[in-house]
Amino acid sequence: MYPNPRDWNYTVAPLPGLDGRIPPFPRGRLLGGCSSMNGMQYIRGSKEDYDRYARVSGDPGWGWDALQPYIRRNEHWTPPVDNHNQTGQFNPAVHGFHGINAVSLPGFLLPVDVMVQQVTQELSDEFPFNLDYNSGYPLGVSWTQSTIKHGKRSSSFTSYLGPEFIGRPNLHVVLNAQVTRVIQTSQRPATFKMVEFAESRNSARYHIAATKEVIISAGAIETPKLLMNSGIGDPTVLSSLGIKARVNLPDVGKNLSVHTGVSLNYFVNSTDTFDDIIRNLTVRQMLLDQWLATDGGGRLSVVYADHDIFERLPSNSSIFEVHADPAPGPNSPHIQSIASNGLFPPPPEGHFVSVGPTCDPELTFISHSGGSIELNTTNPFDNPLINLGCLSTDFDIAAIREGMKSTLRLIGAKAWEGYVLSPVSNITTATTDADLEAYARANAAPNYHVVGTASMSSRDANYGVVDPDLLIKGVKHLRVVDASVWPYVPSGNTQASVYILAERAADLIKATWE
Ligand SMILES: Cc1cc2nc3c(=O)[nH]c(=O)nc-3n(C[C@H](O)[C@H](O)[C@H](O)COP(=O)(O)OP(=O)(O)OC[C@H]3O[C@@H](n4cnc5c(N)ncnc54)[C@H](O)[C@@H]3O)c2cc1C
Repeated sequence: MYPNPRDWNYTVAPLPGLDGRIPPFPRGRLLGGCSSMNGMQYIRGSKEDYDRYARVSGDPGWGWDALQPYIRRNEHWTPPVDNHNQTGQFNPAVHGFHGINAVSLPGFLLPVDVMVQQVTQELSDEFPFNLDYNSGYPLGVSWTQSTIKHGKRSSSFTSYLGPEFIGRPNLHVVLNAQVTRVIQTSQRPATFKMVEFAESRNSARYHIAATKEVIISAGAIETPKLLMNSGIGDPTVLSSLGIKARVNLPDVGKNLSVHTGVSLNYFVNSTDTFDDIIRNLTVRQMLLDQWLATDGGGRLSVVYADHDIFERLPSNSSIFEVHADPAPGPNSPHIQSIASNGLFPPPPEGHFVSVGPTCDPELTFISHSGGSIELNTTNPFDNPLINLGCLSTDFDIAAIREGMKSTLRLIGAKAWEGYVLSPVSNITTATTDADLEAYARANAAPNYHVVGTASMSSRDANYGVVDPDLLIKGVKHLRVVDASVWPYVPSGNTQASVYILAERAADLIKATWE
């Protein structure tokens, strides 16, 4: 659904790792941000992801166990729209039932679900069933959990700005307003307690002074841009652009990390796929009517797949002879796959299943060569230079190649016989590593899970952008609360981790001022 006025409509820099291609890169420009237009998968990542955040930040409060109250406070486990018996499809012991943000299991069975479940039995060594990937131990095949309430999106807008909150007298939501800078209000200690904003490029600038503090939650692309436009970043770079350097933090905009995914597509012996919904207006209208008549039921109540598959590269993979394992621990995946009940967007004819790995990128904290956000111009209404760095390291390539091989093993299971007819591409188990790599470079795309551009590090570290309280280093009263502060991308889609981050941040902020 892009380009559109509710999207930032970015054009990313050509990606050398993807044969110089420029893939689409949507980002929500509306209340709720990307949570108002994302794929709704609710995946926290592994226990080890958070324990690494605790280690890197020097604050045990960012560890998995310490974060449990915040995880629960965010989550409102909700029955699936078809009200089926959920026993054996999730583990209630690891969920929150009284939080704000709705999470549910799929409420409509897709044809591919039967095959995926059969694979967990037929190839149980490689693809074991895992009752709940949100237990902190995601490896295996689990039913997907989504931020969906009764067939409708639950976003940070519908939840945290829901009817019971939006009317609060101390909350003002200003629409059609873009923050252009945060303004320094005192030199020593450096303090930024004023925000400048405007409706559009040429409209009047407004200023608001904070009595306590300013919190930036502009996301992993716009937060570093905003900081740099405010004079917070690498002084040499800022000066070369004519921006007065006010705070020396060279890591602003560095350390960008994003998952990269590729799909292997197959013609199937069925017309019961998503393909017709996308290309046939009549089918779409019928399903929409059904969705309306059943208050959120039917095929439109689910996302593109009902299972997530998390795997590690085998420990004897040759990549580990030359490369340290970038995962935070032995219980964390390198690869995430889904079996999607159709192709997005589908070719004009045919019905498909699309299975493919997303790989966790290799990351070296702060010095990662992968991605970055840089200023293109000093006009805050211009988009920044977005270097995503997909498939830029040996590990990235090894992971996506092994992920494709795992997909070939999965789709080769007997469970798919009679359903999967033939591959759309010429990728088979006989394909060489070089050809798998070539296919990945020609077809992979970033998966939108961007983090790291205002990374958290320990208080005494001379790198990073925010301290463990999420305050900008060397600055008073300026905080960042969004995906940009995670120093490593979690091993799963990122929205749940941002909710968890924000829940704890709320307590850190209150503790500062109470
Ligand atoms: C297409 C897509 C699919 C995705 N699918 C999934 C998924 O299925 N599951 C999952 O877990 N994650 C998914 N994600 C990722 C997830 O949505 C993000 O990681 C998460 O929303 C990040 O939250 P955030 O608050 O850091 O930033 P954002 O969601 O980007 O929110 C930032 C907000 O700030 C606003 N903003 C930016 N700059 C300014 C400014 N200067 N002034 C005023 N406002 C500003 C933006 O418009 C936006 O509303 C997806 C993302 C995309 C784009």
